[in-house]
Amino acid sequence: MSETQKIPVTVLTGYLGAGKTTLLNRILSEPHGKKFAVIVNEFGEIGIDNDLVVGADEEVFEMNNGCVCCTVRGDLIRIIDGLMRRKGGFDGIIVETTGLADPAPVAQTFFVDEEMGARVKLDAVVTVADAKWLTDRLKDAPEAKNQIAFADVILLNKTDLVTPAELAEVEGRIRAINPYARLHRTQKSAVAIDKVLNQGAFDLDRILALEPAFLEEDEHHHHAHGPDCGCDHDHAHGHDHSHHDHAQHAGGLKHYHDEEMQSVSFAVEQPLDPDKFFPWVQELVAREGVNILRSKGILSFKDDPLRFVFQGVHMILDGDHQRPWKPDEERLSRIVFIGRHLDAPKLEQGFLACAA
Ligand SMILES: Nc1nc2c(ncn2[C@@H]2O[C@H](COP(=O)(O)OP(=O)(O)OP(=O)(O)O)[C@@H](O)[C@H]2O)c(=O)[nH]1
Repeated sequence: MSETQKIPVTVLTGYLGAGKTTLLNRILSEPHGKKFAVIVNEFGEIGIDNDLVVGADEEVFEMNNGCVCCTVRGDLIRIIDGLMRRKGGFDGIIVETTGLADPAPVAQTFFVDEEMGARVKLDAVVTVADAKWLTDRLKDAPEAKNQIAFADVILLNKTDLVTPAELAEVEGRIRAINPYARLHRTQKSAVAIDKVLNQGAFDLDRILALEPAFLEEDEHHHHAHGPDCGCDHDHAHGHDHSHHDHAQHAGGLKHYHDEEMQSVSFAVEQPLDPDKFFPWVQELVAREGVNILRSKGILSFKDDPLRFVFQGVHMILDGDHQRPWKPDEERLSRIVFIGRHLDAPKLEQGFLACAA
């Protein structure tokens, strides 16, 4: 297959809450007449991200949580393999990685795996950066730095939350790590789609300068595994990924470099009382927002026919009605917190107490 016939893959990365899903939704809702397959990689046990993507009923595939080099790469290869067998085809594939992922192993998949490389090509690594929080994350999260370093395109997002001086400062930090990427300042990830897709931008030479062993199997294992990765490394080789059932790494939080980072999630069947939920969650993030990096929920409120989607990044909360609950849909309220030093029982208790 010639290079031009290969299907372009866009890897969408960016730290927790930076605006990846916002960008994805923009891409999917624009009238471009193209057909994309979307692959999302969840962090947290309860599937929420999937539900936040518009058109989630159609072509969204979920990769599981876990060690990137084994589970995720296996999932990715399996999903793309499945996509290729379908009739109709796709104009492009968009892979949204979790905010905690190091993008290198995902990008490597398209070079290291021969079968993949024959049918798809990595078009660009697009990184969404949070203008408000990136500077802090560059200090404490190595993944955040790698996401910037590997980017071909960077959206410096949430410019509304910082002063012009802060914006210049964070842009300077980004440029110090990656002077090459095309950078766009954005609010709500608003950018012309042609600045993000079909960039033909993934620059292998530059990446090899950054990480000389990028194409070597041994190195990528070394690179992708955390020191305590419990994966059976042999499973990552070859194409027999049948062992990679989803249960294997369910909640595989120990695979992330930051041992303290955890995710807790709860679900409740009873409808919630908004007059209990909002004061609770607002007080919670005001108090614990430093430790709670990310919160997300899909909520069913009493006497409310619409699903309510709620999100937070540290102490900044945001929420809106999304769409009517479908008749056959279980009206389950789900919430996820990602962060450090989370008091799971207390969070659960607080959430359950919001029932109407
Ligand atoms: N103020 C402000 N908020 C934004 C902007 N862009 C996105 N947000 C909000 O930031 C929150 C996180 O956005 P998402 O698009 O879900 O972020 P994400 O990167 O997909 O998050 P994860 O999947 O958890 O890693 C949401 O509440 C958005 O509405 C922006 O430019 N300004």
